[in-house]
Amino acid sequence: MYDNPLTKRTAVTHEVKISARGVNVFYGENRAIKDVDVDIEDKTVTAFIGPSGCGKSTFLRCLNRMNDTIDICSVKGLITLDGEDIYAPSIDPVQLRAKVGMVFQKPNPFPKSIYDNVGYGPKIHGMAQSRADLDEIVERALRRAALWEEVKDRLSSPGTGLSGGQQQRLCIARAVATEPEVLLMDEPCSALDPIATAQVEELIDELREQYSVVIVTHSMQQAARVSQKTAFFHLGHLVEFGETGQIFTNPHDPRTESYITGRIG
Ligand SMILES: Nc1ncnc2c1ncn2[C@@H]1O[C@H](COP(=O)(O)OP(=O)(O)OP(=O)(O)O)[C@@H](O)[C@H]1O
Repeated sequence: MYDNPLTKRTAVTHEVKISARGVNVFYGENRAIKDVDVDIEDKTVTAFIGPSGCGKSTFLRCLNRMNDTIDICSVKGLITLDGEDIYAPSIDPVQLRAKVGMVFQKPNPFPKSIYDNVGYGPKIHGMAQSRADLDEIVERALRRAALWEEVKDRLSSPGTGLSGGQQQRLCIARAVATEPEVLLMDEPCSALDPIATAQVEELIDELREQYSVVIVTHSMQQAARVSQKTAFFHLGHLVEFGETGQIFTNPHDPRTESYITGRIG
């Protein structure tokens, strides 16, 4: 149905990075996520797909406690990062979010220079002892986000002056600058044109060499192109999770099949 040469090339099992067991998420009385169990692997791109409102973003936000910022939202169950409960009282959500970085749908650079957009996180997390250290961190992050060559001569210009695709790569540079272990991406290409989308997708494929990447996408073609594992959500349930190639060519659940063939969604 969807051809994915990446999947065929890399059907390899990596260590589990994030594990969820019996996760339920409530907005007030409304249960948006229902008894989700999943293991997300290191050095793998995992795509979350499913119809609008099925809970993809809600579940993604559980993985770095972003739902803590929504008053009516409560998360039940167990989520671990490298075996450690991320909701334990000893965990500082700010430190957690440096380890589990996030890139949003709409590029959201700070109203600061390109340099400061990337350098701010490492600075507040005490990762640089000197300006030279920070320069190095900023350059490395911009290179990793495939943006360095385009911005190296204008690091003091505002980040908001870049094109949409460049802004999104700047946000990726900002997220990788704090040396995260996991990168969460909530529809990172939905505001981008096809060329910028292709650049970001290529970047996602490179990032997986180092990180565990989880991407929410509305585009099944994108999921097939960039991911090795796919999770299909429907009405708050994780209906099916497996190798991307299997999900798209041989889904086991009729609801998955209906979705990928366009009958629901
Ligand atoms: N801040 C919120 N307050 C109350 N309910 C919410 C909130 N955010 C999401 N919901 C509800 O939770 C359910 C899941 O929404 P969520 O945004 O996670 O789905 P989604 O699959 O990411 O959707 P989409 O693809 O449209 O972005 C929906 O019923 C939605 O209305």
